[in-house]
Amino acid sequence: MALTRPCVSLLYDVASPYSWLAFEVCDRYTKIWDADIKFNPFLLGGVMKATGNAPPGALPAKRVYMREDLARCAKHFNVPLNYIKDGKVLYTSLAAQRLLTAVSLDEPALLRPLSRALWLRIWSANTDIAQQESLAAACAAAGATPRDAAALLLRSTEPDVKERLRAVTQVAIDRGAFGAPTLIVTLPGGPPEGDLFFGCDRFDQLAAAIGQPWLGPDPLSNAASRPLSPGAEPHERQSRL
Ligand SMILES: N[C@@H](CCC(=O)N[C@@H](CS)C(=O)NCC(=O)O)C(=O)O
Repeated sequence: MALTRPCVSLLYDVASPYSWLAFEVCDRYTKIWDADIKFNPFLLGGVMKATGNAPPGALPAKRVYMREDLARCAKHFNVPLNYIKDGKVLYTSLAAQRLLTAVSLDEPALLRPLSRALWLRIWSANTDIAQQESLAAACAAAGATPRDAAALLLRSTEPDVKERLRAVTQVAIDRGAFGAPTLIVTLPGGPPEGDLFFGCDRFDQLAAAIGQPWLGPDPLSNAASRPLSPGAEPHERQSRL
């Protein structure tokens, strides 16, 4: 179907703190931009493997820089991000990304609150997101009943959910993704492959590309008066990139 307005597709993984920053910006700008903003969980590990890339933390100098950079970014973006201190926290996000994929298919209104709840666990409270109990706790924080959480966790292990996550990741790789966050911008009448942006630090250029205003990373809030909680308004089902 032909686009009637710009589309911004955010591809993210909750293992990635920079994805969290991009996610919050996209969430905030859904109320500002005349554009469709789509939230698509993908698997950063799969992207890294396919492209031969490695997480920035794998290089000691980058790891040191990242710690400083993320502390600055947390303030700049008004997101309560804390660098992971506890070596026991697992970065493995496969189960979490499968759960988010199941949610994107079956309970799309829960996608944003659950994504945020997972980031709050791993990148703010520095707690696990790999174990089933951790995922159930994130579902509860996002507002799911224990029964719904159990059903979604079960659903996340089904073949079509695994395949959907694999397929979304492959589309991103084919388009040129090498890390997260990846944003793909498509315009009415523009090429179907769109423009690819990497990182949470290109929103000024992205906004220019879609002809919409860039008002900084947190345009709506008085930073001091709005603590971040997982909740977000329901939104439309998202079925494609
Ligand atoms: N400058 C980017 C950095 C984003 C970044 O380092 N993302 C990591 C995952 S958290 C990644 O995928 N890096 C791949 C790379 O730098 O090649 C930003 O501010 O968002």
